[in-house]
Amino acid sequence: MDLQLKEEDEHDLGIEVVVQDGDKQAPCCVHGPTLLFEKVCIGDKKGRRFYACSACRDRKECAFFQWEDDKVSEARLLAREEDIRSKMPPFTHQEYCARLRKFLALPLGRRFCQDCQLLLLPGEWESHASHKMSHAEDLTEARLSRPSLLLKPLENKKSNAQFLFADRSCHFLLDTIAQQGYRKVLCVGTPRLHELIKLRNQEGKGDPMKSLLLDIDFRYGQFNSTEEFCHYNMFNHHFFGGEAAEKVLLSFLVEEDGEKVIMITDPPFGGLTKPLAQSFSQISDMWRKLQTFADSDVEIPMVWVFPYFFEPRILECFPSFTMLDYQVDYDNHPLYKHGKTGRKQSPVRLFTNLRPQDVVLPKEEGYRFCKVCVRYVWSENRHCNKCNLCPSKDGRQWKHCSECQKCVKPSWRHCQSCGHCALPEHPCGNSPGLEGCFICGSLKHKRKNCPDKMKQTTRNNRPNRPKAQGGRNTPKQQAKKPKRKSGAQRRANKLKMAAE
Ligand SMILES: C[S@@+](CC[C@H](N)C(=O)[O-])C[C@H]1O[C@@H](n2cnc3c(N)ncnc32)[C@H](O)[C@@H]1O
Ligand SMILES: [Zn+2]
Ligand SMILES: [Zn+2]
Ligand SMILES: [Zn+2]
Ligand SMILES: [Zn+2]
Ligand SMILES: [Zn+2]
Ligand SMILES: [Zn+2]
Repeated sequence: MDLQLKEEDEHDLGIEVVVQDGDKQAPCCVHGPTLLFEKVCIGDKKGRRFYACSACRDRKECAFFQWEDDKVSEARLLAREEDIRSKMPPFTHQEYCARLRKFLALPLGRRFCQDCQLLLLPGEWESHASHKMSHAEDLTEARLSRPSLLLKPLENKKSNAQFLFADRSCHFLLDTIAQQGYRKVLCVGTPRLHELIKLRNQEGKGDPMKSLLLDIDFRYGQFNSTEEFCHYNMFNHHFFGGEAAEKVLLSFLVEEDGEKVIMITDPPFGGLTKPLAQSFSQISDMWRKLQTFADSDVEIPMVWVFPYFFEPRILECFPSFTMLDYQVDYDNHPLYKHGKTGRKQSPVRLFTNLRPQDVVLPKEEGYRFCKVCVRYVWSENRHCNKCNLCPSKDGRQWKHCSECQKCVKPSWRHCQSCGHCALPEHPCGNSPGLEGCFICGSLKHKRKNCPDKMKQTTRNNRPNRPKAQGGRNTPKQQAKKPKRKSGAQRRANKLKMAAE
């Protein structure tokens, strides 16, 4: 089974994020302004709304919760502020930079505490004596220029599985950007690409490039100057360093002497597409305002790395984007790394507003140019003369169904009673099942086809989520979840479908 993450996850969850109109101030957690969510209830047109953390999918990581209509007491506000203060990183970015200078000047004995993920100064050795330590031989200049190899990838599955690019995907991205003449790379959640750019400069390969990393992982502040890194939350466009940090981004976005800017982002896959797109649009607006001749709808050149089944969601937010066939490989992903035994197909793709024909996908990895589609495609993605396109999304060879008049996944069969193609063992007859519609309760249709859903235009649908990364629940004590199939039952169904 190579594709474990499934698009069938759509409509699975009862919580949706509400795109805020106007500038109503959301309360803040330690991760900046929270997002407004709505619990969808059966038979209930308007579910109750609540604020929860923008960055953390798991309440164990950030427990912030507030009903929209809650009156919050002064005492609770103070306690909240205190909580935020107590969870701040141990050092400011400036302090980290001063520490790094001292660290590099140490005559003898460099130490890095693996438990605290901190470069230590001699006066601190004693208080970390019982911790696991890396010593001088592991902390050479070369090693320190690859912090993504030194730091332990964050592994909290739900919000921040920190999957790092495999070398060949990272080099492919960098070569593509360089070849297209970009000289400034805004790395949003791509620490490994950022460090590769810095290395390339150090080695004097090609024209120098600038890179600015925006990431929520503050540990990277230890290895980067204030011009190279901002502590940033991409789900609410929040700069933890305040206005000064925002100015760093602003001045980075200025294109002087023909230094073209491009933004590359690889958000956590459990992330909500709409808030991400909102933040990226804000970055794009900042960039556009700095352009002297730009018209009002020109966007910052961007590559958004995300699984293929998010395509409809991303295109909804960025209609000018194209999904490319390139399969992104990761070093530390258990399923999608390129192993010795051959490549497991990765579901992760590039979504971009660059011209698809300009992104040359490597022939030696099995990509070819389709003259009709005017883009590079995966070898198994055969051009269909009836659809007049290369139809495959998941890397398998799709086949044309003359009744549906489109290409479908190889495992699907045309079902006469449903009137369209589906898996052979699909629940037949388009029956809404015993539970009926999740929005209005009707037994005549599923939530997907609910007429009420169409009316709710301000509401963002929950994006498809990889099952392993789960979903957000309202706190058990505070909100009763609508009755659904058991998690185990749903997971079993999905895994079954994923295997097809
Ligand atoms: C899937 S990893 C991508 C790493 C990338 N493939 C690389 O090798 O450079 C997601 C990255 O986004 C960062 N991240 C996670 N949540 C974030 C948030 N709310 N705001 C900003 N960055 C975030 C993580 O720290 C991590 O670096
Ligand atoms: Zn939070
Ligand atoms: Zn320690
Ligand atoms: Zn084609
Ligand atoms: Zn076709
Ligand atoms: Zn069919
Ligand atoms: Zn059927």
